[in-house]
Amino acid sequence: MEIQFPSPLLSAAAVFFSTLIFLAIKSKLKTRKSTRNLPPGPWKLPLLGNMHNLMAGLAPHRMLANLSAKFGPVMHLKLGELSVAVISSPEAAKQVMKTHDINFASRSSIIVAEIISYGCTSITFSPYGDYWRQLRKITTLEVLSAKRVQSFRSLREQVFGDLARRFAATEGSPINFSEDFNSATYALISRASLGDGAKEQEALLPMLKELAELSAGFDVADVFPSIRLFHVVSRLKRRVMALHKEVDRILEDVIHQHRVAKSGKSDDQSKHEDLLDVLLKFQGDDLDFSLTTDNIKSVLVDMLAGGSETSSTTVEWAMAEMLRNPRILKKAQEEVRQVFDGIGYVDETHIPELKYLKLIVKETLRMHPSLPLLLPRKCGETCEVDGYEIPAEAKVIVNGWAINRDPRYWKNANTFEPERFLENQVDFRGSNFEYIPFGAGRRICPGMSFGLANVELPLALFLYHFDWKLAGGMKPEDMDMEYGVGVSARRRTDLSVVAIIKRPLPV
Ligand code: HEM
Repeated sequence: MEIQFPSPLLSAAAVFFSTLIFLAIKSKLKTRKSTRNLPPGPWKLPLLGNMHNLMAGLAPHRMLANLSAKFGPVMHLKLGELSVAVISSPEAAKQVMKTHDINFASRSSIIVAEIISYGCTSITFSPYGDYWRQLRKITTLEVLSAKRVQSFRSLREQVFGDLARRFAATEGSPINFSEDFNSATYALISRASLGDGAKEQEALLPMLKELAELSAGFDVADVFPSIRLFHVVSRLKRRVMALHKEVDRILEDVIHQHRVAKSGKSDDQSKHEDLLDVLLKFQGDDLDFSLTTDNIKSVLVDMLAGGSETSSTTVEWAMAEMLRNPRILKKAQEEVRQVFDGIGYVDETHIPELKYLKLIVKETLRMHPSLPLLLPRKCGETCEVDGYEIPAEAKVIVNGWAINRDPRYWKNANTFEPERFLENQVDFRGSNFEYIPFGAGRRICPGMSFGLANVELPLALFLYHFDWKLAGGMKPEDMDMEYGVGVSARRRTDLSVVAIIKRPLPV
């Protein structure tokens, strides 16, 4: 969550320029005694506010958790001109995402998000209202429904099966598990969303990755929205616009190919219906709610960006935690092998029998939620949380990572213990506010079932066919279990492992 200044010279100019403005308005403000009951927070520098507090080089959720430990579960920060409320307890999260859900149901946007979501028209970034409700309805009932998730079963088995075969082919040699698994998950989401035909799909991956990295920070124009100069000179904005242009060109091309295919032969029953096919059905003058082509592209970006990294980070952390805890790895392998030894391969229909694996996934999502700060909300009207005033328009960050480790709710909160969920029946569907890996309330993740399917199947496959070791003779206790500095929970160091075949893979 670093602030991106256009250049060192401009950053100096920015401070100087801003100081002048500050001095000009200071005397005016001095006379107006504040009666606001803002949440506590660290001391704020003139103009920059708390920007210096977020430059410690740690993952943002860690920096915010450290600050909240000092200032409380409802904390106020100022980033330039932006007011930010940080929520770090289940009780306060419940007030934001249940009691006052509608008031916090819009997203707080940043420049990058505005550009890549076609002016905030995606499911993720569109403001709460009629348009979002209609889009969300289509998503829940059609695009990401249980039936649709199920329809991608053979695609999932093919993509992750191919990856397992690649691991088998390099048996005994080090594998960059993080990179390989991330690419496979992206391939799955991309084929599910855009179909198999699009030649340029692969080119999207590095661009989406770069966009995700760029959206990890605030541009200086985001924190000083009133200073137009920053919007004009922003290097970040220029780079995002260039990437977006290229992503847009590829998506236009894929949409064109789909339209041509549809008009040429609609009776090809063998063709797998992808998410773009589904979305195109919601275009037409005779419909009550019709999607424009830009709306469709924005939803496709939602799927590609929101569906890949989230699931792949979860699998990466689950593997890392199991490798660090050989007892858990062994127990999980015994269960998977007991269930599948009868048929000799992993078949998705038997995944519900993997009770222990499901506990591992739950515990991974508790300790390493892929979006540790969920997706920031915006406060509609001034509102009270925990007795403090949250100003209208404030950005509201719910620190799900800190909440999922709240020691008042979780014994040995920082230890990976899947068995804790045998006694503790809390689930992640949004009604237990001490456990919110998918968020809660109206904006809860609509891709939960799809995400879980994309996590459980590959884990079962990997545990069934292989034994695993850390590469380079590394000992479990020496593993780096720290996060990178982005907004997702990616590992700081890629997971490097060695696979040893224990059950042959079907050809
Ligand atoms: C393990 C997998 C996943 C995790 C942990 C996860 C987590 C989240 C979280 C925390 C949010 C924000 C919720 C809130 O603000 O309360 C979210 C929103 C969202 N997720 Fe997921 N997600 C996952 C998989 C997916 C998949 C597979 C897709 C689609 C292919 C997806 C699409 C979305 C969308 C579109 C939103 C925005 C919803 C809205 O604003 O109305 N997610 N997700």
